[in-house]
Amino acid sequence: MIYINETEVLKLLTWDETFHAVEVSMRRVSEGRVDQIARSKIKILNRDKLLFTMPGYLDDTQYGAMGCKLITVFPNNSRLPKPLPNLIANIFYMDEETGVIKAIVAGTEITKWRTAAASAVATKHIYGKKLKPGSSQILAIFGSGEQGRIHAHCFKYFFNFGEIRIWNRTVSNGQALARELNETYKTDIFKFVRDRKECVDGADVIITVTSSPEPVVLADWVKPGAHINAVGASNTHFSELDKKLYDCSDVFIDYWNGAKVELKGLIDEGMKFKGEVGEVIKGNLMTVDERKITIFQGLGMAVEDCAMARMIYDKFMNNQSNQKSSSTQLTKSI
Ligand SMILES: NC(=O)C1=CN([C@@H]2O[C@H](COP(=O)(O)OP(=O)(O)OC[C@H]3O[C@@H](n4cnc5c(N)ncnc54)[C@H](O)[C@@H]3O)[C@@H](O)[C@H]2O)C=CC1
Ligand SMILES: O=C([O-])C1=[NH+]CCC1
Repeated sequence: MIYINETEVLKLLTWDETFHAVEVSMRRVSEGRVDQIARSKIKILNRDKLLFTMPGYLDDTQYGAMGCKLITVFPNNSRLPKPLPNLIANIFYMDEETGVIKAIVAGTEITKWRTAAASAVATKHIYGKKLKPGSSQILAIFGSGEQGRIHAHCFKYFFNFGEIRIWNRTVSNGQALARELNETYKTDIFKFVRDRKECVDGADVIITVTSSPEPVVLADWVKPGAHINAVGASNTHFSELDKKLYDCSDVFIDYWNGAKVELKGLIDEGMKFKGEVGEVIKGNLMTVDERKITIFQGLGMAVEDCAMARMIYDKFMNNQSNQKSSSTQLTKSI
C-alpha cells in the first residue's frame, strides 16, 4: 500500500484538472452515478475538536473510485508553537473489485483545492452568462484562512475580476493576505476592506469561507443578480448568510443526501433549495430572473475526494513507471 504525501500531492495538482474532476463529480451526482452519504461527525475531548468520515463511490471512466476521507478539524492547531493545519485530511483510495486499500492519499491540499474548484464550477455554471469580458467585475472574499487564500488563487486563475476584496475578522491577517497576493501576482487588485458592508457593496460574486456562527453577509447589502458561494461555517450550522438572503435567493446545493442532514436547520426554517449544481451542469435547471441573487451552498462531497484521489494516484503511478523505464534504459545503454 502506498502513501502519497502532501508534498507529492502538491506537485501533481493543477487547477484545470481539479476543476474537471470536480465538474464531472457534480454532474455524476445528478445522474445517479454515485453513492455517498452525509458526512459523520464526532466530537473529540471537547466540542471544538472534530473527526469527520466521508465515504463515497463514483462511477466514471476517468475518475471512477471508491474511497473514504478522514478529516480532523482542531481549531487551535495553527496556534501551536509548531503550527499545524487546523484541518487535516487523508483519503483511503480502494480497489473497487476487492476493497483492498491501494493508497492513502494525503488530503489536506486536495480538500483546499477541490473546495475552491467547486465554487468555481458553481460560479461558471450558475453565473457564467453574467460574467463580462474585460475586468470590470468585483469579487468579495470573506475569510482569509486556508480556504480564503485558495479561493483567491483559484478565482484569479479561472476568472478576470478587476478587483478582489478581502474581509477578515482579524484585520492584520486579512491585510497580510491581500499584500501576499498582490506580491505573488505583481498586481494591486487585491484590497483588504475593513467594513463588511463596504466589502459587499457592488460586488458581483461573493465567497464566504469563515467559521463564523453569525451571518457575515446581510441581504440588504447584496446587489441584485449577484452570486454567492457560501462554503464555510460548516462546523457550526452554515450560518454565514442571513435568513432574509436565503429567502430572496435561488439556493443551489452540491448533493441532496448531505443537504437533508447538514442543512436541516435551514430546511426546518422553511428554506427551499432550487436543486443540485449537477442539474445546472446537465442543463436541466437555471435561474430565469436575471436580478435574482443566486447562492451555491457548498457542503463538500466525498465523491470529489474520490475523484481527486484517483487522479493523483494515476498520475503518481504513471510518473513512477516512467522513472523506472527511463532508469532501465539508462542501465541498458551503459
Ligand atoms: N464546504 C466545504 O467543502 C469545506 C468547508 N470548509 C469550512 O470553511 C471554513 C474555513 O475553513 P479554513 O479556511 O480551512 O479555516 P481556517 O481556520 O484556516 O480559517 C478560518 C477563517 O474563519 C474566520 N473566523 C473564525 N471565526 C470567526 C468568527 N466568529 N467571525 C468571523 N470570522 C471568523 C477566521 O478569521 C478565518 O478567516 C470552515 O468553517 C471549514 O469547516 C473547509 C473545507 C471544505
Ligand atoms: O468537504 C469537506 O471536506 C469538509 N467540509 C466541511 C469540513 C470539511
